[in-house]
Amino acid sequence: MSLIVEVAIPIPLNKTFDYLCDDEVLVGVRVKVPFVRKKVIGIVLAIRDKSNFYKLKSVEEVLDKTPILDKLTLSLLFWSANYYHHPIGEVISTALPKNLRLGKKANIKKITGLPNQTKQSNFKLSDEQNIAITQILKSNYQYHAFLLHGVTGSGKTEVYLHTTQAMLNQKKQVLVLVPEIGLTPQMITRFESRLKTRVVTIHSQLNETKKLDAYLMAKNGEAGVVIGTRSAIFSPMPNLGLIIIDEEHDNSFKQQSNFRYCAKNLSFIRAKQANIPIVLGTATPSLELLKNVMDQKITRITLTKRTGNATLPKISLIDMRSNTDGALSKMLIEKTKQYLSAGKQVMLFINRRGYAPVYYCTQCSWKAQCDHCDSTMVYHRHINRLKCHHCGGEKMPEHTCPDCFRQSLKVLGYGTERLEETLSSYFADTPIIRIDRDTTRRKKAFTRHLEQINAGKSCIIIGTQMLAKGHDFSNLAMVGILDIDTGFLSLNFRATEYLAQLLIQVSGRAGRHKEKGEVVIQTRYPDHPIFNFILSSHYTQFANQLLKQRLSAMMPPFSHQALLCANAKNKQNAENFLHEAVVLLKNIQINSVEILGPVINTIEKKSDYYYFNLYLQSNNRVTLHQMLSTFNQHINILKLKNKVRWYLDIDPIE
Ligand SMILES: Nc1ncnc2c1ncn2[C@@H]1O[C@H](COP(=O)(O)OP(=O)(O)OP(=O)(O)O)[C@@H](O)[C@H]1O
Ligand SMILES: [Zn+2]
Repeated sequence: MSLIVEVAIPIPLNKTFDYLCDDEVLVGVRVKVPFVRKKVIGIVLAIRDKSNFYKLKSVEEVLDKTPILDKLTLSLLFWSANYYHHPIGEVISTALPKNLRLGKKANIKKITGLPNQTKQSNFKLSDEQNIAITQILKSNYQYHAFLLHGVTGSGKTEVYLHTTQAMLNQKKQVLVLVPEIGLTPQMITRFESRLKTRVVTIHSQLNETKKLDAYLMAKNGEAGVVIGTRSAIFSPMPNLGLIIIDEEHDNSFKQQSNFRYCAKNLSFIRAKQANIPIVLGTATPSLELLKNVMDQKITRITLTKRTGNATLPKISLIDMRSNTDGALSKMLIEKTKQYLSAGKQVMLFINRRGYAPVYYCTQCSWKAQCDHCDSTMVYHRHINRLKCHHCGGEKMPEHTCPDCFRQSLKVLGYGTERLEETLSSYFADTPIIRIDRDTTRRKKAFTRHLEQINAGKSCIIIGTQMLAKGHDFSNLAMVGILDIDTGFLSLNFRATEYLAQLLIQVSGRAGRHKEKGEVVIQTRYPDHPIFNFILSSHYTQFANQLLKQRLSAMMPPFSHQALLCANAKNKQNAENFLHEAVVLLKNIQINSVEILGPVINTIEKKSDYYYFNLYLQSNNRVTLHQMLSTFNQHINILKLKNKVRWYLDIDPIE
């Protein structure tokens, strides 16, 4: 007799589908099934002998003998679908490597070798490091969350390595999440050189064969350590004993498209489900985590000093209000010269790629704008094109102003490319290593740049966001921070929190080893209160002040938010859809949820679509989610539903 299997299919519908199945089948295996006029690959979620539907179609092929997704991983995926109000089929599809989604065989092509030689560190652990390790291991292999709050260069990685070794001794696996691909090579090298175990990585730049291999080695327990970016949170690891999140404060743990999950939040759920400890490390804890420490949900462990004889760098400001010399003040150029002639490395941080952010007419008010987005176009010199950083659109720069027809077009402002040009005019004989998305597009380019820096020769490094955190360059003596003033103008209520984190992190790259480092920040807002804390490296005091402000305004982390975003080519449709949504939400009658909006997005138009936002906020997470579930069940009554694109973002950060 046929059984009935409930199958999750990767489609954007909150539904699963029943099929008949004649073959032997287990929960968690992949099946090929007919769906509409196609064959699709789905995952079996349940096996029953009855269905509420009749005229069921049959499973065409059972692809696996043993489950691809074990019980614990499935329960994490169910939890995620439920919490993020996202269809389970799409959630599962995010969690699987592409080759498994496509129905390829779940076989390992090439087992990575074990490291042949590991070496121990040549230094003694500090007392603070020892205390941290003991405290984490005292959790006795049960759920316990730790915030490892250590100043930049305090040796947090060493704490990760020792706790990981202790887990490996107990035959447990360890999952390490890092925010960016750029931080994986350094982390892998450190883990592989020290631990006698198979270390695999999972991130988006890996080719599909390697990704599948890593996934399967995690799944069958052959990999002792998995290091990866956010999607690695879903790696099946049967003997998982510890989760480590490095640079916890970083926003890249949140996915900003399709299934908008936050890997950091999910790691708490995963640790609870598996009943294991979780360690979140950073020099600049997020306000969310600090609040949890206050509520005694998380234990804070501190590393207050840099390792060895290193100390925190000296930080000073350069007032740019009277500066007329372009991006670099005389003082910064002078200091750069001094450090270079002493054989040191200097990093100049500027968070904008391209040559110049504005191309404009000096005679009238014309500016080069993207035809499809509400944004100015960035000039890229090496290709002589104007580029939109929102939609990727490109065009040739005009020669005469399209408005006043005069030949008076110029660039304004600085990006990494222009900074490189300016610097090479001052320092013709010094190597300049520019690291931004344009210079690291090719595979391995980033690794090569890092190797060049780590070789230690005197050079200038032009760094963007990609170099802001985590990197440990031993000969880097000075950091100059060029352009952070846009952070003061942002409308996002989290902007000052992010700015403080960025400043401390970037500063933290300087003077990590023998000699004291120096940091110089150029700004037109030298009187801003943030600098009282940054100059003295008092991040926690600043964060506490921000927490007080958030509490009095009842903003996150003291309340919970969800964002309903609608976008459409027809501006009115997008806005009106949200007005319909407000009526539906108000009918649900949950009083403790505040509805704010609809408001147009700060960037009104992207790729020809107009964006509107509706914010839901409540002190009570449960009622907020009840409201969203009910809303989702009735969404079909909204008349404009098929005229707009919309999504829900739970705990939005932008
Ligand atoms: N006990 C120790 N004695 C001497 N050096 C150490 C010790 N522990 C770690 N180190 C070294 O100190 C350097 C900084 O450590 P690490 O990169 O782990 O800092 P971190 O706390 O992660 O900093 P960040 O937050 O900036 O990433 C490394 O080169 C590491 O090898
Ligand atoms: Zn555009």
